[in-house]
Amino acid sequence: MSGPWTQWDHVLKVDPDKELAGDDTFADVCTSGTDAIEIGGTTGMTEEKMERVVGACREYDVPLFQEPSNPGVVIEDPGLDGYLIPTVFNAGDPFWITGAHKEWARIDEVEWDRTHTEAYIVLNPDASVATYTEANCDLDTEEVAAYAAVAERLFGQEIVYLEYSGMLGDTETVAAATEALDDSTLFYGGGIRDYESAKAMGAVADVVVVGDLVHEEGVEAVEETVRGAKEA
Ligand SMILES: CC(C)=CCC/C(C)=C/CC/C(C)=C/CC/C(C)=C/COP(=O)(O)OP(=O)(O)O
Ligand SMILES: O=P(O)(O)OC[C@@H](O)CO
Ligand SMILES: [Mg+2]
Repeated sequence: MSGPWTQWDHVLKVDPDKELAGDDTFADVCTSGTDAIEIGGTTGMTEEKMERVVGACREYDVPLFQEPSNPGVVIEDPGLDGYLIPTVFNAGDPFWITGAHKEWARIDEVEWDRTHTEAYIVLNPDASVATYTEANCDLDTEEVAAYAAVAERLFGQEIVYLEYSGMLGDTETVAAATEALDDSTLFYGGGIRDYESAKAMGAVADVVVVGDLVHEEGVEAVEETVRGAKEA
């Protein structure tokens, strides 16, 4: 279970449905110092929008992973380093646990060698990913840690992803999930806006994921979060 993410501290998630901020370019995004770029979002995804971001980033050294939110937007592009495929462990609708995956294997020739697993635990009930998947976000720290252990031990998930998209999460919960894991890598995402929040979450998670900040504030703000995650 070892992938390049075991060496990462910081991931930038670029949403193909959102614009870059100010005068930022994809060159700025790719040279921000982040360890990898994940391309994905919940709503408004199309193959064309995915292609646009991969096309703009492929000439840079930063690893590029697609994170599809449904089977219809997976693109085949040699510029990609691989696919990170979510499974939402606390989804209310089993489509987001195995149904979408079954459909994907049915309609596509999946490149299994380049496909990796991400066990999502969605914790902000107001995020679109929570409504989309009908997630049960009413979980205490022990339950989140138990989901993390199950994801690693019973389901062999390479990455466990605590998804607080849009809000800053609880550091004790994140720490408990990290402690529940031996081999899997704990990603934390949600509400990281500056050096301090990146450092605080970087201290309890293996990898911090920064999303909306790049679209709302821009690459300079993201660079502060890279510094925070690296110094944690
Ligand atoms: C099997 C395949 C190929 C796909 C299915 C994959 C699954 C289960 C997707 C479920 C939804 C999910 C976990 C999407 C990942 C991307 C994500 C969480 C983006 C951030 O979401 P928000 O911040 O809530 O959304 P917006 O920023 O788009 O509003
Ligand atoms: O947009 P933010 O709140 O930074 O969240 C990052 C990421 O976890 C979203 O999938
Ligand atoms: Mg978002």
